[in-house]
Formats: sequence, C-alpha cells, structure tokens
Amino acid sequence: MTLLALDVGNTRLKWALYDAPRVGGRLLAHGAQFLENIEKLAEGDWSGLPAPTRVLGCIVAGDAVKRRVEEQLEQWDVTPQWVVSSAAEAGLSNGYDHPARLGSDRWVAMIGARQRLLQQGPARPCVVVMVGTAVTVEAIDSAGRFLGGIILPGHGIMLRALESGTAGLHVPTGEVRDFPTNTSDALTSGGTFAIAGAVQRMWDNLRSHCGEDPICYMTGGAGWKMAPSMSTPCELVDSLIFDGLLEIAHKRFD
Ligand SMILES: Nc1ncnc2c1ncn2[C@@H]1O[C@H](COP(=O)(O)OP(=O)(O)OP(=O)(O)O)[C@@H](O)[C@H]1O
Ligand SMILES: CC(C)(CO)[C@@H](O)C(=O)NCCC(=O)O
Ligand SMILES: [K+]
Repeated sequence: MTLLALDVGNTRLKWALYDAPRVGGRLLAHGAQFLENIEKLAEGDWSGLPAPTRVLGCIVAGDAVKRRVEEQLEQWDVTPQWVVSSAAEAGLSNGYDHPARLGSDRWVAMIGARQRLLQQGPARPCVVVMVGTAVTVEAIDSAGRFLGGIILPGHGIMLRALESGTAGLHVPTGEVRDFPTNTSDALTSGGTFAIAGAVQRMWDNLRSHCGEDPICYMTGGAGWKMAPSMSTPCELVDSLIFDGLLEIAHKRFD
C-alpha cells in the first residue's frame, strides 16, 4: 500500500511518496512546488509516479488552492483525505478553544513530534517550532496535551514589513551578529533573534509549567537557517510534518 503525503503550506506544496503508511516507510519519491505552479504537477513531477493507494495531506491554503491540488490528483483513482485538527488524534489531545480552528500543519507536526519523542525515550514536555512563511511555537506536556502555541511572522514577512513601513530600510541580506553594526546585519539579526527569543520564551513557559526541561524539535523550510542561532537546545527534524502524516495514516489505514 503506497501513501502520497501532501503538505500544502502558505508558499509551497511539499509531497512525498512512501511504500507503506507508517513512520519508517520507505521514501520512494519527493518534491516541492511553489503554489503558483501546482498546475504543473500532474504533467510534471507526478507523471512518472505509480498510482498511490492513499493520499493524505494537510493544507493551510484556502479552498481554491485545495481544488487546484485535487485537480492534479484526478489522474489517479484515489480520493485525498485532508487532516482537520480535532480534539484528539494519534495520542495527542488538543487544548485549543476551538480544536478545528488550529492549523492542520501545526496539528500534524505536533503528532509527528510526539511520536518521535516517544520513540526516543520516556515522555517529556515538548516544544515544536515551525519556521516557514509564518513561524509557530507549540507547547505539549508530557501526557501529550497540546497546551497552546504562538504564531508570529516569518523572517521574510518581518523584513518586508520593515521595508514597506519605513522610509529607508532597503538593504541586502546581512549576517547574524551578537552586536550588529550595520543596517543589513541589524535587520537579519533582528528577525533571527525575534524567532529564537520566542522559542526561548515558550521553552521557559513550558519548563515552569511542567517542572522539567522540555525537548525541542524544529522544522520548516527555513529551519536550517535558524538552527545555529537558537539559545535553547533544539533538534532539527525536516520531516516532522511527513512523520505526522505517516503516523496518522498508520492509525487510519494500516
Ligand atoms: N535567514 C532566515 N532566517 C529565518 N527564516 C528565514 C530566513 N530567510 C528566509 N526565511 C523564511 O523562510 C521562509 C521560506 O521558507 P520555505 O518557503 O522553505 O518555508 P515553507 O516551510 O515551505 O513555508 P510554507 O510551509 O509556509 O509554504 C520565508 O518565508 C522566510 O520567512
Ligand atoms: C499559522 C499558520 C499560517 C502556520 O502555517 C497556519 O497554521 C494557519 O493558518 N493556522 C490557522 C490559525 C491557527 O492555527 O490558529
Ligand atoms: K507549513
């Protein structure tokens, strides 16, 4: 049974084909496409793929994007399932006021994180960081309850907001420095410290709530750029959303 897993983000669609719907399933093919190029998938990257048995995805883009993705899947006789955040799934419970309003990418990444944590050792509190177009930082206690999380602008949005909201801040990308002494470095370091500082704060919140040092996982397209600048120990796991989709697929289909 093959599984095509989809992560339709704010900027890009990422996909991965596995030979079995479980964490550890063999990765047969994978790729990414900017949302404006979705129409090219069926005749491009997906034209050589064997028909998947199941398609499971998470999507944060709107209904129009969802329809465009579903059109590209029509070449196969398979109905995609889209994850909707719920009160509980795959060992995680959801503390959001309205569980279904939690972004499904956040929910799926947390499910991936929880299963990784339990695979690595005894249960512990866990912080989950996603660094993409937007940044999210989630807190999960050692019993697997999502306590809450924060949403902040991604690095790109922060810098564009400064460029458009000020008269003179149009400069090339700089370096992350402890004490920036030029505008480029000041802007790049500012965005980076904003994200790293938010993670540090959530890590502190969770540690005082649980009385134990949390583990921290980071994922998302820009995770590798943030990793060297984190002030809390943070493991970079590029596959967190796909791990979550595999875990959900395992519980639903296997
Ligand atoms: N130096 C940097 N440090 C941190 N983040 C950065 C940096 N430069 C760019 N970024 C962020 O990385 C994002 C690009 O990452 P990418 O598009 O790979 O994310 P993504 O996970 O695919 O996003 P989405 O899932 O929302 O589509 C940009 O939107 C920008 O906010
Ligand atoms: C916060 C983002 C944009 C992160 O991708 C996404 O998860 C989303 O649109 N969420 C819906 C709102 C919420 O999670 O509260
Ligand atoms: K995303």
